[in-house]
Amino acid sequence: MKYGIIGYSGRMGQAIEELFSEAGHQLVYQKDEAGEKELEKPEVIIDFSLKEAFAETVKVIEQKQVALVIGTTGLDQDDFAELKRLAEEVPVIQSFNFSIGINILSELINKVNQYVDQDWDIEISETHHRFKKDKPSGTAIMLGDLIDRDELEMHSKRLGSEFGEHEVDFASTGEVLTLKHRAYSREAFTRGVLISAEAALDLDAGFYTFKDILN
Ligand SMILES: NC(=O)C1=CN([C@@H]2O[C@H](COP(=O)(O)OP(=O)(O)OC[C@H]3O[C@@H](n4cnc5c(N)ncnc54)[C@H](O)[C@@H]3O)[C@@H](O)[C@H]2O)C=CC1
Ligand SMILES: O=C(O)C1=N[C@H](C(=O)O)C[C@H](O)C1
Repeated sequence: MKYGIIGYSGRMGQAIEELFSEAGHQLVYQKDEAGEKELEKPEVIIDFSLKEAFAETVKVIEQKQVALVIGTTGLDQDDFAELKRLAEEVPVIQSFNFSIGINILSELINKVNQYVDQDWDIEISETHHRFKKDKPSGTAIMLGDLIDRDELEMHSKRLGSEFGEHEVDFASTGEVLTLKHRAYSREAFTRGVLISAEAALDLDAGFYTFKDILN
């Protein structure tokens, strides 16, 4: 597969290039703050840049008309409307967390919702590396959206080189249930990105989440 990376020089961009190279795929397009370089038209573009780069990503996909796999967080409802507009023309696969484990955890939250009533306390905590620009994480926001509460306590830590830990605590006056996921390598995410990019080649235009690809 001939692919491109927007956010090429970043932590995720570099990790994606490493795994995709091992898988035998060819990097033909790259873009970051320093500029862009294209050897030939990619079949799919992967975006792990920043919220402030999103408008440029939209322009690139509009121009190249290729599939987009996007993991960039900090996106708002207007950004999602743009992704849905792009998805009228090309496949768009979006996830705030491409790890298998978080997708399992989100399924478990759906199960917990059936038993936990308003008498339970629910709090979400996330820990990431000191360089992460957005807070709380996109994953924490996504997990919170799965829980039927108007307001949820969110806690964020920015420590060292933590790759990403998420914990959801459900507590009544008699017990506590903790769901926790910890990434100890960016491979937790890049493997899901690889699955998604390879799947994108066979998809019709449309908007997909990583959960859609896994199912
Ligand atoms: N969905 C998921 O599974 C995961 C999502 N992420 C998200 O991916 C994003 C990137 O994370 P990191 O790689 O750690 O960040 P980073 O700060 O290491 O890299 C950001 C990249 O974006 C580039 N960039 C900035 N402005 C740009 C512009 N205007 N045009 C093109 N490129 C531009 C930078 O040059 C850099 O290459 C963040 O939003 C993070 O939350 C990170 C890990 C997993
Ligand atoms: O910035 C990161 O590193 C990560 N960001 C994503 C998020 O904001 O949820 C996903 C993962 O936790 C790593």
